[in-house]
Parts: sequence; structure tokens; C-alpha cells
Amino acid sequence: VEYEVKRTLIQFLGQVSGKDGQQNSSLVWKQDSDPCKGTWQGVHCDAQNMSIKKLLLDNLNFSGTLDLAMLCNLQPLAASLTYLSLDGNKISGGMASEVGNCKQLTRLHLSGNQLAGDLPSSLAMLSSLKRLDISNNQFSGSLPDLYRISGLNMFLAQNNYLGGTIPAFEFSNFDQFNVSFNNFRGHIPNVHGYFSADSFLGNPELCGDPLPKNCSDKPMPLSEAQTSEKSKGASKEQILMYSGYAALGVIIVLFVVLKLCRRKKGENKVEALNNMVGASGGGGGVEKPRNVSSEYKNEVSRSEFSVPSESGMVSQSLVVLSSQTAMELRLEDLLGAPAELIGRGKNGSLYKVMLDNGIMVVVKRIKDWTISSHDFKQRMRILSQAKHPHVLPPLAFYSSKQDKLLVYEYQQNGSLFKLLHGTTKALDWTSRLGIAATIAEALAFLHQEVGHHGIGHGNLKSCNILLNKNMEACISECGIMDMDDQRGSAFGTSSTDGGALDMLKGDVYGFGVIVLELLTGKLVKGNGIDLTDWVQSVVREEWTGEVFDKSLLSEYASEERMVNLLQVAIRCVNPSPQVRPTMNQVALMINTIKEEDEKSLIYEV
Ligand SMILES: Nc1ncnc2c1ncn2[C@@H]1O[C@H](COP(=O)(O)OP(=O)(O)OP(=O)(O)O)[C@@H](O)[C@H]1O
Repeated sequence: VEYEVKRTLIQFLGQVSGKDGQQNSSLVWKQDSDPCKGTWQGVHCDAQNMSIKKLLLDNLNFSGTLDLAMLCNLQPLAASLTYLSLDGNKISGGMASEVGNCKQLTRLHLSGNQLAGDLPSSLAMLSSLKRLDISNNQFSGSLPDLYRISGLNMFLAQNNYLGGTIPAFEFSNFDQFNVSFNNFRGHIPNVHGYFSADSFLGNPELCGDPLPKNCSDKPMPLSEAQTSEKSKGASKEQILMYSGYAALGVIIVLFVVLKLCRRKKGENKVEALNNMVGASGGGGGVEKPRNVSSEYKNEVSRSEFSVPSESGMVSQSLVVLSSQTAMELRLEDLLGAPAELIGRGKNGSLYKVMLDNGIMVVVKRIKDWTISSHDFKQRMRILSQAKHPHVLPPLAFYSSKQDKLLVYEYQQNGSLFKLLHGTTKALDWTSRLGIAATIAEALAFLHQEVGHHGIGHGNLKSCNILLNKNMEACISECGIMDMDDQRGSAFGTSSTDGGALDMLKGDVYGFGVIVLELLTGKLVKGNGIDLTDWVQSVVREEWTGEVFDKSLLSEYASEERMVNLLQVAIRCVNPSPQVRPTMNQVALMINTIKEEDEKSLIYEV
């Protein structure tokens, strides 16, 4: 291999690894050795002509900058390199236009880095390219003409800030295609059924099949509305149309006021969701939807739908996360539907909303959460991807500076809190143990899937454990509370520690308290007594038997296994977060108890 090629590769490695020109400790690329003799890790050569074919440098914790110009400007290298992979590092910088010189590239994998800036138009000149993965970066701007690359069969660009419209790709050529969670807008070109909504979700201004959002319902973005009006001026037709709208608006306002007044009647505290978002939209940013079917919706969306984002320029709308749900959920549907306030916690308010199509959802409104829209969007994306049968996913969300709305499916069987402390028949031991095992497993899953993103549940308590239609426990409202907001002392975490680990250990504490509720049947704060303190003091006095719910003892449930479960709970609520087990360990311990319980039942039968 030529001296110049080796020198360039060593320089490239120095830059991209972020070791200030020094070699990454795990890789030994030396000028006096030959990259094609197997000593340069990550370098693969063409055995016949000893040219560099592949650079595979995934997950090496690189934190430098990407200099594609350096690689692709060196003719002998550009002429042989077919595969460049740098997935899963922390590389910053952008994609230099010189990438277009690496004409032999068939695979370019840059996923999971911090690359930013526009994609160069020269990318579309890589006519041999088959697989392009730029997902999970911070790329922005519009897509180059990638549809021109006839052999491209994988394009992954999810989780960036890419915008503009999606060009008419020949989707039948692709086995993978994903542009979800970007800022793409407009009509999705015909995918001919090759890809589902999952490939396009999380682009608030994108519409059409396979997304549930019809393009005809799409509100015109404020910026576009403003510029088009400014540039063209109002035509006669427009003036007529707007005065028509105004007259219609007055009628609709009267109609809505009348309707709301009627609805106010009765004991139920019914509120219209549009009022609540109206508060946040007070800052301005009124925008007219192009074509909304009913008059009522038209009014609602006209006055409340569009709330300016932080930038004040781009309109915000509901981001639908779940393609499974058959409903065409739109913000105006939510705002127009009757909403009943069913909870007002420290996190925000909760509304039960009956949609036009008869589906019941709940909308959690969180006010003044200091998370940026971008971080919130990322968080929602991550959470929506952590799918588990016992974790209730958000169906959709909406974000403005003051308000965050989260939509969940309504669970008609209520919460574990109600089940334990309400008036219904007491739960038996097997059901309680089953619930503990289910929650432990679901929470362990959540921690494993999203914990490394610094996300945990954050507010685990028995009213956030809901019972689905099969009466199985599901964890709800995951990840919508920051550690900073958490009840530090109650969760036994010090606010100074912070960080993801604390969040997870806070969840372990919350879980421990739920198990104590299951075992004792007592409220967490009943008559001013803290359940955790009470249990610990009773156990210290060696009166453990006194802790358990009397109805369990009379059932002749195994006290031994109840004590085992109690011990797990006590470990979870240890005042020192570091000493608490992980949720994975907890799930294993509880499963063992459950298995023993099941065995004993079989034995008894
Ligand atoms: N998806 C849902 N379906 C049915 N009931 C729900 C749903 N989500 C929450 N609830 C119930 O609605 C009530 C109010 O919920 P809310 O989240 O406002 O209370 P909270 O959890 O105490 O508040 P916070 O989360 O702010 O601490 C609770 O009893 C809860 O169990």
C-alpha cells in the first residue's frame, strides 16, 4: 500500500478518533506496517491488488471530527474504498462535499454520531451507493437528489433535523427506508404499500398515506402563510374569502359559546381541551387551516390549533407516534372533543377525552416543563420505541414552549391505587404477587431500553399503574418527569447526585413502595404516617407479621413468600440509592418467589 495512502489513513484516524493526532489506543495503525497484512484493525483490503476496500470503525468511542475530504481527495483511496462505517461513535463535523469523489462507495454508515449540517448534493453522485445510514445524527437541510441513485436499497435518516419535502423515491427498490423524526413536510410520495407509517412518523408537517394525517387537513405553516401573503398581497377573492371566514367565525364563536355553556351544566367538571391549550397559545401565532371539515373544528383550530414553537416561526401540531392505532388523531379533534378533567397532580392535569370516533383517550397536560422541544421530541421518540405489553406508550404528543400534551389510551379499569384502596373487593395474594412481578419486569425492560438515554419512569406510584382490559398491570406516564423535578427525599435520592443512575434508583424506590402497598394494603401516607418508615420500624421490632394486610393472612397465603417479597421491597427502599438493587435483579428475585408460589399451588392441588 502506497505511503501516501497509509499516511492519509493514519491522519484520518487521528482526526476522527479525537485523540489529537495520536492513535486510538485500541487501534494500532503504523506507518511502518502494512494495512493489508492484517495488522490494521478495521481496515479490509482487496487481496489481489492490495488496495483499501473497507474501513469499519463502529462503536469505538471516537469523539473527533469527520474529514471525508481527506479520504476522498486522495485518488488511490477514493478509487478503491467501497465501505465506510463509523456507526455508534460520537463523531462531530459534517459531510464534506468531497464525499462525491469516493465514487466506489456502496455503503456509507454514519449512524449514531453527532454529525450536523447539510447533506452535500454530491452525495447523489455516488452512483454505486446501495446502503446509506445517516440516522441518529443532527443533519439538517433538505435531501439531495438521492432518488437518482438507482441501486440505493437502504436509506436510514431517522432522528435528524432534515427538512423540505421527501422526493419521489422508487420505494420498490428499498428494503429499508426511514425518515421518521425529522422536520420533513408536505405530501409523502406514493410508497405503494412498501413502507408503513413507522418510516415517516414524527414529522409534524408531513401528511398523506401511510400516515394517518390527511394532507387536506394540514394547517398552513405560519411562516408560509405570512410570506405568501406578503409577497402576493391580498387578492379580491382572498378579501371576500376572509370576510366570509370572519362572518362564519362570529357565528361559530356564538355556537361554541352556547355549546360550552350547555356542557357546563351538571356536576361533572367538564372542560374543553381547547381552553387549556388556549392558555398556552396566548402568545399569538394564529394560523388558518386550509380545509377543516366541520364548522366547529374550524373555529377551534383557527383559534387554538397553532401555537408557535420556540422559534416562533414554525407551526406545531400533534405528532402521532403509534401507527397501530387506527384513529386519525389530529390536534383539532382533541381540542374539539369534550374533555373531562380527571386529575390535577404536581406534574400537570389529566383530561379524559372522547373523540368523535368514539375512542376514549386521556391527555396529560404538563405545564412549564423546562425541557426543550427538541429534547422532548427525542424523549417521546425513544419512549414510543420501547414497546412492552405492560408499558403504556404515548399515542401522540404536542409540544409548545409552555405546554406539553401527551395522549394515552384510556384504561377503563382504573389504577392499582384504586384497586388497593378503593371500595372494591380486596385483591388476593396470587394477584398481588402477579402484579408485583409484572411491574418489575416491565420496569426492568424500560430501564434497559431507555435508561442509557437518561430516561426512567420518574414518578412511579400506584396511580400510575393502570389495569388494562384484561386486568393486567401496565406502567403509565413513563419518562415525563425529570430528576430535578422528582421528590428527591421521598425517592431517597440526593438532588446533588443527579444523573441517569439516580433516576433509575428513584424508580427502584418507587417500585419498593408499591410492593409495600401491595403487602400491607395501606396508603403511602395514611394518617400522616409514612408507609416506608412504618414498615421499617415494625420489621426492626421483629413484628414482621404485623405488616401484612389482614385479608392476606386470613387467606392462608404463604407467609414465608410474603416475607421474601417484603425483603425485596425493603431492599428497594433503602435510603442509600447505591445499595438498592437494579430493576433487573428485583425482577429476577420476584420471579423466583412467584415460581415457588406457583409450584406450591400445583403441589396443593
Ligand atoms: N390512561 C389512563 N386511563 C385511565 N385512567 C388514567 C389514565 N392515566 C391516568 N389515569 C388516572 O387518572 C387519575 C389522575 O391522573 P394524574 O396523572 O393526573 O394523577 P397523578 O399521577 O397523581 O398526577 P402526577 O402524575 O402529576 O403526579 C389517576 O387516578 C390515574 O390513575
